[in-house]
Parts: sequence; structure tokens; C-alpha cells
Amino acid sequence: MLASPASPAFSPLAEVPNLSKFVIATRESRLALWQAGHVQSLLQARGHPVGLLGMTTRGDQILDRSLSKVGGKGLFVKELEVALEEGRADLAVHSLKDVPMDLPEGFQLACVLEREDPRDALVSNRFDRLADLPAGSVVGTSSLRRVVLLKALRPDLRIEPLRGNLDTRLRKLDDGAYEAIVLAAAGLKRLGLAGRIRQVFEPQEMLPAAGQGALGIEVRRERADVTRALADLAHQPTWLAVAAEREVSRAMGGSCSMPLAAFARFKQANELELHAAWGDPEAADGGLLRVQVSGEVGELAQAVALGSAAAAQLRAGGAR
Ligand SMILES: NCc1[nH]cc(CCC(=O)O)c1CC(=O)O
Repeated sequence: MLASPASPAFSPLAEVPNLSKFVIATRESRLALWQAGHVQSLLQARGHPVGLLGMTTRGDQILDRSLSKVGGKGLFVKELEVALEEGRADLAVHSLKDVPMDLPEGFQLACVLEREDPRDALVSNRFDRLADLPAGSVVGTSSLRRVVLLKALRPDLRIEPLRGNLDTRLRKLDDGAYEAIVLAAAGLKRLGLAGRIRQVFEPQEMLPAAGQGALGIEVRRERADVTRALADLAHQPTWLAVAAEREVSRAMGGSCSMPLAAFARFKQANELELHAAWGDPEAADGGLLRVQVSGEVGELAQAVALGSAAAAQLRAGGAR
């Protein structure tokens, strides 16, 4: 983003490659700081000086109640958005999974980076596979999606709430409160904790959440300068896949407190395959309804249409 060829009346300084400094607003969990640092180095490699502004969000503070009861995933992004609005920061890096389907007026997702491993993983100090857990074992997760998918695989387990950042969840496992816990493989890998993974679930057995494993960058709409600088970091296949997944969520009501999974991947160059699942947390077996759609997707509108089609099938199957 060099200074534009200005009129000769401009100062000679305008000819100096003058890349403005960007500030990234980030939560202060180890994972959030890794993700912000990752975007920082990608931008710096392209010549932009980048600083970080660490912040604590409501979502980080509330650890005793299920997020779905206290306001949902927006709790993790609100403070960062205020920093963008007040000009204290220029961009915010998020786990896309934690970003609400509709951003507040004035904000946009400027880009989505290439996805890391989208799968869920089993972490345990005693068992190598979910199938090895004895009946009645306690498994930790607070995600309604993981609850229904776990129940479908193993209706005989006891699923108990587990919140907190990755390190907190691992500590609670190590303290002996659970036989096993389920976490996103992406977060563990990013923090160098892949060695704790015992089993990685294939999407057909435990379908990931919309956007899982992908990083999204949020900016104020009027910041065309930031959006331009970010264009180089975007990964189009990931962008289209997560657009389809997020449309399923949006069409089903847009809240994170739904027992909903959505995962899309390109089968051939232009053929996007989208899987979605909806469950009933009260049902002993998770009450799963699974749908699959696929179609040619080369642009955003086609990805969104695929997401709507999957949501329509879920509703036709009885998901509310
Ligand atoms: N809901 C918390 C959350 N948000 C993003 C990740 C890391 C994985 C990702 O980037 O999707 C995690 C941890 C987890 O689900 O285990």
C-alpha cells in the first residue's frame, strides 16, 4: 500500500514507502495471543509494522456459567470491537468459531485465513480412544454440539460441563475431574500441545462447528486501508467453505447456543460438500439429524445458497 502517486503539490515525503502501523486488538489467552502474533508476523513479513493491544473480555471473565446462558459468543468480541470503534486498534483477530453470524453495524470480516485442522480431538490421561472409555466415564465439554455428537457415539457416558481457556481445561482434566475431554485440534496444535491429543475425530463421527479451525479478521467498514493490507492473507477456499457453514448457523437462528454442527470442504476444484447436523441435548442418544448437500461453488453467493439449502433440510427434518 504505497502512497498513491499524488499531485506534485504533495510533500516529497509522500514518495517514501510509507506503510502505516497497525494495532491488533486481541484477547489475552495464550491461544488468542498466538493467533494475533501469527497475523502480526504475516503482516510484518509484508512490510507493515504491527503492534498488539491485549484485552480481557467478558467471555474470559465468566467461567462459572455456560456461555450459552449468559450471552453467547459475542461476549468474546465486544470489547475488541469497542477498541476498533474508538480507534485504539485497527483490526481484531478471532477464532472464527467464536464470531457471531451477524456483526454489529459498521464492522466486517475483512478476511479469513487458511484453515488449520478443523477436527475435534479427544484428550485423556488414561484412554487412547473414546471407544475405550468404560461406561459411565465422565467426559468434559460445555459445547451443546459436542454433547449431542458424543451422545450419538457413546450414550453411556456422563457428560459434564467444562469451561475456561485451553490451559484451564487441560488443568481440570489433569486434576482428575474428567476421564477425557474434547477440544478443537487446531487450538492444541497452535499452542504446541498436539502431543496431548489421543484421538482425532474424523468429521463424519464428530462434525466440527461452523468456522472451526479458521481465523477471521474483523475491521471497521470504513477502514479500506486495513482491508487492502489484509487481502494478501485471505484464503479463498476457506472463505467459501466457512461462508457456507456460517450460513447454516445464521439460517438456524444465528446463536452459538444451538446443538448445531456444520462443516464444508472442497471435493474437487469447484465442488463444495457441506455437512450439517442438529441434535437434541435432552435425548439420551443426542437425537441427531444429519444432512449433506454439495454443489459448484466459485463465489460467495453460491456458498451461501448451499448453506441455506442445508438449513432448509435440517428444518424439514424437524430441527427447530
Ligand atoms: N470455543 C472456544 C474455542 N474457540 C476456538 C478454539 C480453538 C479452535 C478453533 O480455532 O476453532 C476454541 C477451543 C476449543 O473449542 O477447543
